[in-house]
Amino acid sequence: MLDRGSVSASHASQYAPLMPQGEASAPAKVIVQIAIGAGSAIKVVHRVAVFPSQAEKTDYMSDPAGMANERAAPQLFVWPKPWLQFGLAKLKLDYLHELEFNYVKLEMIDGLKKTYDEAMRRDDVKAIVLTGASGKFSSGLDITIIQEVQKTGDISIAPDASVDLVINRIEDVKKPSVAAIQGFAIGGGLELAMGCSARISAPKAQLGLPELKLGVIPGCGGTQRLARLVGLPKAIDMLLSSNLITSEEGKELGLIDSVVSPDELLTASRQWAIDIVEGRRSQINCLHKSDKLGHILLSKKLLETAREHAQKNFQNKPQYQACIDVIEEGIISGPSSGILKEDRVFKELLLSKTAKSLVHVFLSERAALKVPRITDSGFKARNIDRVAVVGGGLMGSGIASALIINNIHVILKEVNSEYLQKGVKSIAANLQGLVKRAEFPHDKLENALSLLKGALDYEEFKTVDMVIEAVYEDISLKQSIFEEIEKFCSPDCILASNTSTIDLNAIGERTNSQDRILGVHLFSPAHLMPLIEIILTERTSAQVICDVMKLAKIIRKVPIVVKNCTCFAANRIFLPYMQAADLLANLGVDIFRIDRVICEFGMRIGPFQLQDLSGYGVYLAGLKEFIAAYGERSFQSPLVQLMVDSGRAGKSNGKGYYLYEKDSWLKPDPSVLQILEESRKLTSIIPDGKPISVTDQEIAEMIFFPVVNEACRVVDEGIVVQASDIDIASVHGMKFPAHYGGILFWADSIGAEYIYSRLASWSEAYGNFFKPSNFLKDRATKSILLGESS
Ligand SMILES: C[C@H](O)CC(=O)SCCNC(=O)CCNC(=O)[C@H](O)C(C)(C)COP(=O)(O)OP(=O)(O)OC[C@H]1O[C@@H](n2cnc3c(N)ncnc32)[C@H](O)[C@@H]1OP(=O)(O)O
Repeated sequence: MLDRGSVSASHASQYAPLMPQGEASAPAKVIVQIAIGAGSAIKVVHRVAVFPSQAEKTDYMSDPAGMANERAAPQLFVWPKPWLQFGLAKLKLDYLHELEFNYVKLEMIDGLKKTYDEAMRRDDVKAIVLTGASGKFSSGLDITIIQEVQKTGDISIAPDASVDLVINRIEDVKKPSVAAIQGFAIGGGLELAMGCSARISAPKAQLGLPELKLGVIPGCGGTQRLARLVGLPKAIDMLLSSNLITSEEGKELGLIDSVVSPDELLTASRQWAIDIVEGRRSQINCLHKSDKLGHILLSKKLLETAREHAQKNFQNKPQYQACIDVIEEGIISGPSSGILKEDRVFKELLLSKTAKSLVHVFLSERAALKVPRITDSGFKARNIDRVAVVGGGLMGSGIASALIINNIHVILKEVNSEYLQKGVKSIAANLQGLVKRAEFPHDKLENALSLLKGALDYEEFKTVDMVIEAVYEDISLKQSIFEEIEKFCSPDCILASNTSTIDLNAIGERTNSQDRILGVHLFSPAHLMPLIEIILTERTSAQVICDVMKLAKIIRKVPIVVKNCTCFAANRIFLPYMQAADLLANLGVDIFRIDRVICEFGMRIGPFQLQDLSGYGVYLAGLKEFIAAYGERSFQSPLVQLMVDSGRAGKSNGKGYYLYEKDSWLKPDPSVLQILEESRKLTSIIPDGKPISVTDQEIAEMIFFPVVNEACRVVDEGIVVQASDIDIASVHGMKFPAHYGGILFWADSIGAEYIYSRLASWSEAYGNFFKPSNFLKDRATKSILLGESS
């Protein structure tokens, strides 16, 4: 039922005045719960309450005690008369109060539909206020429902809310709804709110439609309504970036009608609803608005530009072009057409490979936060407000930057004032870079830098909650630093190393602080890369792990908890990736072709360009540790060392595999071919002296299947808590394309049997580097997914 008759102020005048003037006392609050099921299986879908009077100010959204009482209230399908005399119903988006983020479960959609039907039937309800619970409006459709659709392939599980609920029950009816927003209105949550006649919000609520990040598009009218409220350019920006905005920005843009204090939220929303009913304000049907859309030719131009941008920046992500097409449909053929197309495309995309992968990444990131016997053991994470960073080089300055932009005080320790100044300069440059890219507000720059303090000794370490050592990978240097800081720091100060490869037991060997020593492995550049590996030894205390997980959240990083071993999880899979590229180069494959194939696969840059950017020293240091621990399955290439010996350092000295000329495109350096030939001579692995002949697909497989193989070993050895953690490590640590869902998720889409058979045949031809692990063999033989828990 898409036909609608818009309800305007003229309709509203037919309602009788709702608010008795000078009401003496408010009747007691009565909550009505709508439930499904029977007996102990009853699930509260949501509760409905009506308001006693305009003067009643209790906001039980932010009143947990009130909520506790509500839960004890009898479940009655009664709409109490004394309240209804004011003609308002309040519908609460609260599916089981325990769910903090009020994501929308299927039962809740059904419950909302039924309650709306009842509200429409009742003469004593004239308007509805839609609220969230416990300070949150809604973070959209429950993403596990999307996963369920993807696992079963049963699209009928997907909710039918766009027309059935938002249009037919909320927007296109005579009784207006007003959304009272607090905390979040994201995805389907914001779409529900946009179906309402008005949106009143508490300050600093976060609003947005990040569905594209999940591989789908908004499915409840978001592609149509957002542009009609905020204008097309901003809507395109919000949708394609998936960025959230605040309610204050929303007010500026026209998405939010009023921002009021949390205390006033319900009263103001209720008053807004009454004003509509009594004709003092218009009932707005957002789908009918076109004043913000501008001329159709301009819209077409904007959409064309967006299309070009998407083509360039979001390859292999069909949701971006699809979203632009759906917006365009609404603008050219009208919103009803747009809504129908959106519904169709949303459901098609739900089953796409990209959506399956991105949903897997979202849920895996959350799963990684749950560590058995640590996060569930009742420890209350302590605050980490002051951190000392030892070493102001590339890693140390990146880590310090990540901390100060998130309001954490940092003491940066260096060995002399020259190095210290260099470190401070790098930090300032990091922050300037963030400001330039609009990733950090300019007006907060000064404050962030004021949180940084330099030091040349350990004197001030006694005031810090945590130390992060970030010096170069030299075990005896690290051991002496830990020995030293133990003397200065308070006994409960956390002592962390940012080592990327070295055994943590060895680092802490000369201390008596093993229970508070752990690894905090960030990736370069640390203020930009999202992954943190939190590495525990057998003796690291659960309390310390909980504290650092809390810190990770505060500095907006994605943590995975891993067990101590050489190279941990992320570098265990990264180094075979680099070695595989070296191996192919030594087998005669053109290195620039390898880089091109890997970029076409979806990596941002190829392995040789990456070596140039990160510097050969970092790669060589990691390789040394890896080879020492896992030599039997390593490939030792002389190529990088030969590059160093020839005076090359990569981008930093302008001499690498590529030429780094000012104002010029990146060009391969032909003189590298000589060095390559020398390397090939030294390794002498080219069969019959003839470079191997491989297709592009084989190049990608020969580089990524060894990564899968090592990921299998990491899972098998219990280094990660669950297999999906290695997917997160690959996506956020080595930038494996998120649209493949991570290395093991991708491997499962290809099949363990195939990967095993390819590795087995390459290992016969080219040696142990490709030898399939027992875990891979076992899973391939038994046809068990690599990502499945054992
Ligand atoms: C039809 C529609 O167009 C389709 C949709 O609505 S698709 C959904 C669109 N919504 C989203 O993408 C929002 C997803 N959620 C988020 O981005 C973030 O959770 C948030 C910004 C709301 C809060 O972030 P943060 O404070 O860091 O908390 P975070 O750890 O992420 O989430 C807390 C819990 O809520 C869960 N959660 C939040 N939103 C969820 C959702 N929409 N579905 C399922 N779970 C959700 C998280 O999985 C996590 O669960 P856990 O504690 O069991 O691990």
